[in-house]
Amino acid sequence: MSFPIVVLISGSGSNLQALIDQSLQGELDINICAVISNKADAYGLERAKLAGIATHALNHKSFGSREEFDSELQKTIDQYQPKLVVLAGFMRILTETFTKHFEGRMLNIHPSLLPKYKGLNTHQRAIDANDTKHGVSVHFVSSELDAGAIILQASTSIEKEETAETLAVKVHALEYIIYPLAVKWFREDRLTLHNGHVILDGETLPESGIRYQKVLT
Ligand SMILES: Nc1nc2c(c(=O)[nH]1)N[C@@H](CN(C=O)c1ccc(C(=O)N[C@@H](CCC(=O)O)C(=O)O)cc1)CN2
Ligand SMILES: NCC(=O)N[C@@H]1O[C@H](COP(=O)([O-])[O-])[C@@H](O)[C@H]1O
Repeated sequence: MSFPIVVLISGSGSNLQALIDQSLQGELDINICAVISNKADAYGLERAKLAGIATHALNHKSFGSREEFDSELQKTIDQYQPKLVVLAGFMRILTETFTKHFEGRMLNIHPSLLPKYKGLNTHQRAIDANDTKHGVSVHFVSSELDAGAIILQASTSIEKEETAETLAVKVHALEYIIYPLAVKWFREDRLTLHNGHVILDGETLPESGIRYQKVLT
């Protein structure tokens, strides 16, 4: 049975590409119906076109307010009737009306070990704080920014000579593993959001979700 998803992007779309690749390789039984970007020049739109996926560019600057943009974005998404909306480097804060509409069926990937470093520029902030560990979180999207229930986290070290660029490469490598894994769990109906808590295989996860280890499949 088809499992329609819509992916929202703003930039390169390497996480989108990871989902496309796993779908094409038969490792992820999803149907990416559309890719929507708030930036017309997002390279992720080219990735989608190459994969034969419908694309939409909705320039947020063309709308009078965040609410008007979100309303158009919601209409665009709803035409595909997705079972899941995946934010993959989507760089707009979404309104409460929008997040409530997709509550429990919208995921985000955030480049930090939440609740540390919500918002932007997470790699540099972790380096500037002299952290020795950093990572990535996959979470359900809530109206409060980067505060939705956490599903999966994966971590990496911050070395002495680390830069935001070298750290981003390490974090990306983890993203391409855990995001498709979370989408796979949702597709297999193993993952749900209940009263603000993540339920996986009937068990309530801890606040920090599951820490990804190599053994998880
Ligand atoms: N209501 C929510 N909206 C969004 C969430 C969320 O959890 N709740 N996740 C973000 C993704 N994100 C971090 O993971 C994030 C995206 C964008 C921003 C931000 O400050 N955006 C600015 C514009 C920044 C820019 O254009 O470079 C803005 O929207 O004014 C912070 C965090 C997606 N939305
Ligand atoms: N706050 C959201 C955020 O910063 N998300 C981050 O944007 C990058 C998108 O890369 P991609 O476009 O190559 O997938 C990813 O590293 C993702 O964690």
